[in-house]
Amino acid sequence: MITQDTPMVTVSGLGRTYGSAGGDVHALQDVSFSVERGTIAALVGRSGSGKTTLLNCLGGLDEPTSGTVVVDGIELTSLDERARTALRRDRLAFVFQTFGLLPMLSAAENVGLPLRLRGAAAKERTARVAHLLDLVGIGAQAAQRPGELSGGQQQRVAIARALANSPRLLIADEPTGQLDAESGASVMALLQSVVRAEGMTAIISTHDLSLQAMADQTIRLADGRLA
Ligand SMILES: Nc1ncnc2c1ncn2[C@@H]1O[C@H](COP(=O)(O)OP(=O)(O)OP(=O)(O)O)[C@@H](O)[C@H]1O
Repeated sequence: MITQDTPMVTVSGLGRTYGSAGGDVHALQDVSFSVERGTIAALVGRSGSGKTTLLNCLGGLDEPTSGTVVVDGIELTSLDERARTALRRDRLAFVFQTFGLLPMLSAAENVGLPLRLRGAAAKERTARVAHLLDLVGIGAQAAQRPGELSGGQQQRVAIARALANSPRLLIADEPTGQLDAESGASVMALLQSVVRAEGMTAIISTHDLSLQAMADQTIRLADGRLA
């Protein structure tokens, strides 16, 4: 039975090996940890230490070679692709370094896209989008396209979009990697405040020391292993 005490994420003995021309690459080896509900975990490690691979395995975007990943009481490795897609849509949200916004859509349309895909009524969509844009502080830029926004503003739109379907778990891969120090800090502060306000759980990979300071837990990887 899932209770408030069940961790949001439990990773056990996780391994991911990629075959490559130069031989096998052990991107992750025997990684185990858990993340409690309502907390923020910072994922840190040098370039190539396995952070993206780990986040992709957590989000069901990549399949582990060994071990298990349990998200919100559901073991991902036991699901078929269709069930994994449903889990991603209903419970998870992703934020990437490169924002991933659709260039031809306005900020508001980008944020409304997950609601549209879920079949939400137009009235509900409009209200939720306005709320989310205000929440991330870009209500005034609702009609602008990504190309007309700064990097920090684009990441705010991406965060608002990630929150659209009220996910349980937010997975962010270096969300401030493309931003200057000042906008990076403000995006991190925003992420922290929305995750706390919505009672979500977040796992955020970062090189940013200030995020590590504000996280409840730090998961440190070195050469694919927990350090
Ligand atoms: N699809 C793939 N095929 C082969 N090797 C891969 C693949 N994806 C990742 N790797 C290798 O796995 C290791 C871990 O990569 P990963 O991208 O997870 O690291 P990272 O910590 O996210 O790095 P960065 O901070 O630079 O993004 C690296 O050695 C990488 O070259």
